[in-house]
Formats: sequence, structure tokens, C-alpha cells
Amino acid sequence: MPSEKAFVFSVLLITNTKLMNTEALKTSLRDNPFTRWAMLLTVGFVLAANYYFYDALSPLKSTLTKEFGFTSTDFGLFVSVYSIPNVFFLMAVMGGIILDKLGIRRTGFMFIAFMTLGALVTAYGASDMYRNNGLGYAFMSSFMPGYSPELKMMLLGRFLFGLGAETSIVVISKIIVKWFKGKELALAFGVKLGLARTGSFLAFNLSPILIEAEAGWTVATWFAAFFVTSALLVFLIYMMFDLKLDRQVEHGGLLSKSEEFQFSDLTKLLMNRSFIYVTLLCLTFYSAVFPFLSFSADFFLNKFGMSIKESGFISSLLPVGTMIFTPLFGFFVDKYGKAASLMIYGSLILVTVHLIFAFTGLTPYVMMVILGVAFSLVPAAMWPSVAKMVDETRIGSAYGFMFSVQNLGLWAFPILAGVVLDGTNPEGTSQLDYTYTMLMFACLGVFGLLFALLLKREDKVSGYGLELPSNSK
Ligand SMILES: C[C@H](NC(=O)[C@@H](N)CCCCN)C(=O)O
Repeated sequence: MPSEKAFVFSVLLITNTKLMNTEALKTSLRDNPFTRWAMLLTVGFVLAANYYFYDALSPLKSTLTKEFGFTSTDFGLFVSVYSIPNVFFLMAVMGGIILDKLGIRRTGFMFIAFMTLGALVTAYGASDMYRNNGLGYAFMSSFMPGYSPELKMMLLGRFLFGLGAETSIVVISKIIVKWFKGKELALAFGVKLGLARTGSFLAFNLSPILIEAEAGWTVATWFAAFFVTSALLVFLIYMMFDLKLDRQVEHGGLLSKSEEFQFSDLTKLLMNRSFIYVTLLCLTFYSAVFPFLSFSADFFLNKFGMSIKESGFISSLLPVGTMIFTPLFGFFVDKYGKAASLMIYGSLILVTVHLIFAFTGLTPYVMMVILGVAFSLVPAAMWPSVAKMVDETRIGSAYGFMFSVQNLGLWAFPILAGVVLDGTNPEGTSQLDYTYTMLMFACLGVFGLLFALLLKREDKVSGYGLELPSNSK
């Protein structure tokens, strides 16, 4: 009889605990749509600041030449140094491993802090305070006299910025999965990209206005740096909610021990042909877009004789297009599939637009919107496709690896674009000819197209179902 009572008591206890756990899950913060989307907006702000800073100096290339004597190669170096920590120290991959070990809050804070420090150092390197023999000026003047002390300090700043920025994107992807898994995940990814691109859009339009400020053109660089600093503060708010959610679901974090990165995972990834093709597409496609975007305002300024403001505005049409189209194509991929085909169409459009830029004088307004369609088709189809090829528990390592490979292109091609520009234009020329630079970007697009075709062909063999709707796999 006592044992019978004990049995009934245990059953009641287990049932009660289960009920309490279910209740906790039901009422956790992530189950409240308002809180979930508010969290997306919070981390979206961090991403927007990240993308704003990345692009803030692109419409100011001619200003940097006027103020500091930057050549096109110097500008290319400045753009590309962002990628050095991610290519040569595999920071995006390492960041993913650190993320698995330390969790979202500590990793996020650490890398966004690096990003902030880098942004502030860059703005300081361009400031009058530094140029009037400020801290570090004498040191930066004491070596490599071929490079100005301004350029050297700004390179150091952008290096630190890049070290933090890429891993913070990986952290934010994990955050989206944490809050939206089993809910509106694909849409959330689309909106996240849209918010990120809002940062680029603002950068191309605000920087040309801010350089006209009474306090001097460096208001543009300080504003960008303070935007990133505010993102660090906003992330602190996110951390409070993240902690609360973790307490509610009674887990230390989203990832379990078995999800931790192992080096054998990388070997498995490298044996997967579909993954290799999508990574190579990521490398070539993004190398034909981001480095192009960094030079685009200067290209419009030189080819069409536009003002800094107008050329910045045209560049910003690319992110505007993506803000609208990426969530739409994401929705399409979820519902109807055709991801591999969309990547082919996106690559084809990219090549066509770059060739038009190289050889014709067609209005860049329409072309940039069309390029925005290409830049929505490929990302909207690419990132969810990786989730079909790679086990969900390895998705962080897979994205980290892709980011590191992609950064090889984001490092090399801005430098090459600058070298090609300097090499094909006589020194001191008043109007730069971009034909060869544009041809270089078109060639990258051709390689992207080839990898997209191979990916579609491979999909028939591997059976990952890239052409099928999201929920059918
Ligand atoms: C998601 C993807 N972002 C990236 O690929 C980053 N590794 C590079 C970002 C560089 C410019 N901010 C994207 O934006 O589509």
C-alpha cells in the first residue's frame, strides 16, 4: 500500500513538473510575437549600425583623396582591411566556436565592443585632433613613409571593426534562430537582411550631407562611429531579454554540448559538393557586389559627372531594392522553392548589369534597382539553402566557414579594383575610367553563374531538394 501511494505521488509529481515546464515554455518571451519581433528590431539596429559604418566612407572617396591624398589603391586597401582578421585569422569561424563555448551574451558583447573600438579608432584617424599631433600620430609617422599616418590609423581602426563585425553577424544569426525557430524563421531572416541594408542605404545618403556640416567633413566619420557605439548600448538591452528568456526556458543557452564545433565537421563540410559550390558562389557573387558597392558612388561621380550627393543616392538604390525584395523572395522560396534556379537568375542579372555599366552610358538609376533584384535573389535563396545541406547543429560552423571564404574576396577585390583603376588611369587624371574595373566585376559574376549552374546540377544527384519549398525537406 505505501509503495502504491509512493507510485501515485511520483506520477503526480512528474505530471506536475511536466505541466510546469510546458507552462514555462508556453509563456516564455519568445512565444509573445510582440517581444519576438521587438528583439529582431533590437538586433536589427545593431546590424544596421554595422552596415552603416562599413559603407559610410564609400561616397567620400573623392573627399579622402582631397583631404589626405588617398589614391584608389589606398581606398581599396582601406575597404579590404576589414576582411583581414576573417581571412587570415579565420575570425568568423573562430567566432562561431567562441559563440558555442561562451554563449550569445558574452560573445555578442565582446565582438560588438571590438566593432565599436574599431569604428572610434577609424574616426579618430581621420580627425583634426589626431592630425594636430594627437595620440599615436608621431608613432604612425615613424614607419612606412609611403603611407600617410591618417591612412595607417584608419586601417588599424577598420581592421578592429572587421574583427568584430563579421562575428557579430554570426551571433545575430544565432539570435534569430533562438527566437524564431519553429515560427517565422525565413521571414525573420529576410527582415534581418532588410534592416541591415537600411544601414547601407542611410550611409550612402547621410554621409554626403554630413560632410557639409559647419564643424567640418569629419562629422560624417564621427557620426558613423557614434552610431556603432549606440549599437553596443542597444545590445545591452537585448542581453537583459536574452538572460530572461534563458531563465524562463531553464537552459543555459540555445546550444547543447553535442552542438559544439569539432574540426571533423569542417572535413565533412569540405567533402560536400553542394556546400563547396554554394560557398564558391558566395565568394564570387558577393565579391562582385560588396566591393563594387564600395566603389560605386565614385564610379557614378566619374562616369556620369554627378555630385557626391547624387552619386551616393544612386548607390543607395541597391540596398533600397534589397530591403523590399529580399523578404519577398524569402517568402517565395519558403512557399514555392526554386532556390537553385533563383541563384542562377540572380547571377545572370549581375553579369548583365556589370557589362552594361562597363560598355554603355545607360541610366544608372534603373540599373541599380535591377542589381538590387539580383542582390535579393541570391541571398534570399542562398542562406536558407545551406540549412538544407548541413545538419542544423552545424549551421553556425557552416556560416562561419562561408563568411571566412567570402571575406577572401572582400579582401582581395577592393584592392584589385583600386590597382586596376590606378593602373588604367594616368596619374592626376580628372575623370577616372572604370571600364576595366567593371569588367573585373562582370568576370566574377560569370564565375558565380557557373557555380550556380553546378549547384543546380549537383542538387539532382545529392537530393537536398533546393528546388522544393522550405517545409517539404
Ligand atoms: C548575410 C550577408 N552578409 C555577409 O555575407 C557578411 N559576411 C558580409 C557583410 C559585409 C558588408 N557589411 C548579406 O549581407 O547578405
